[in-house]
Amino acid sequence: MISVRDLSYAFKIGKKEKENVIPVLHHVDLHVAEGEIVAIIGRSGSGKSTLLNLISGYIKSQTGDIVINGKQVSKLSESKWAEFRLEHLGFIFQSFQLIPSMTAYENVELPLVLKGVSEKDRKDQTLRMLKRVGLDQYQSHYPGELSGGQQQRVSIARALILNPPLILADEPTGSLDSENERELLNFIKELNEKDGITFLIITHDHEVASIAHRKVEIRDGYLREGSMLYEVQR
Ligand SMILES: Nc1ncnc2c1ncn2[C@@H]1O[C@H](COP(=O)(O)OP(=O)(O)OP(=O)(O)O)[C@@H](O)[C@H]1O
Repeated sequence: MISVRDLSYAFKIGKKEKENVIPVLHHVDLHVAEGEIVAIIGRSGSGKSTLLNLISGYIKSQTGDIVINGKQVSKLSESKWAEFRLEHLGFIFQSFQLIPSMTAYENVELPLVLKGVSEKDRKDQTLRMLKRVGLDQYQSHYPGELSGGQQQRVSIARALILNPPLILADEPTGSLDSENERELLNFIKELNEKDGITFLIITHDHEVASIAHRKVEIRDGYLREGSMLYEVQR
């Protein structure tokens, strides 16, 4: 499902002549099989979000390969990446990333609009999805009129609306209380077990990591799984 090979990344900051290079990831290899839930753990600043941003194409590395669903994505242009994301990836963020000026309905409908789905089909699918996440009564509410748990459910509905086989989540329970967290984790497990959706989840939280089939840790820019260090000796 995801195959990352020999991926390194460094941020460059400052002006060209005085450029500072901050190495963040070193020769990362990560393989996520279809149907897995994999948690990425690691201290603050260890490079977890950077890895997810590379896998989602929001930042690009000059080195290494990323293959998702059999497609070599590392060298895609911006517009091809946008198409690829729409088709293959769903995203869930700690801060929900909903559009505040759009209702719950419009937020969930948006990917269908971007994909050019007809209005009638959009309506059927959006209402079905809002029902699935238990928010059919709240379709006209704006994000600011919903609780954190409800906002996260809208964002999940939006992530699921195009049936992506893979969901990337960055601290998905970070803004939720323990009851909403439990609910979300049960939903993730259900989506994984019943619908076969693969999840790659960044987390600090033991509860979240506990639903993962596998945990990988980023430490000092290297990816470790269990006690094994994936650093290639060069
Ligand atoms: N746009 C940027 N420009 C320069 N340096 C950056 C940038 N984004 C992140 N970094 C640096 O890269 C390193 C890794 O950051 P990253 O956000 O990937 O860590 P993280 O493990 O996700 O942290 P957290 O758990 O706190 O979210 C940090 O040292 C950070 O300061």
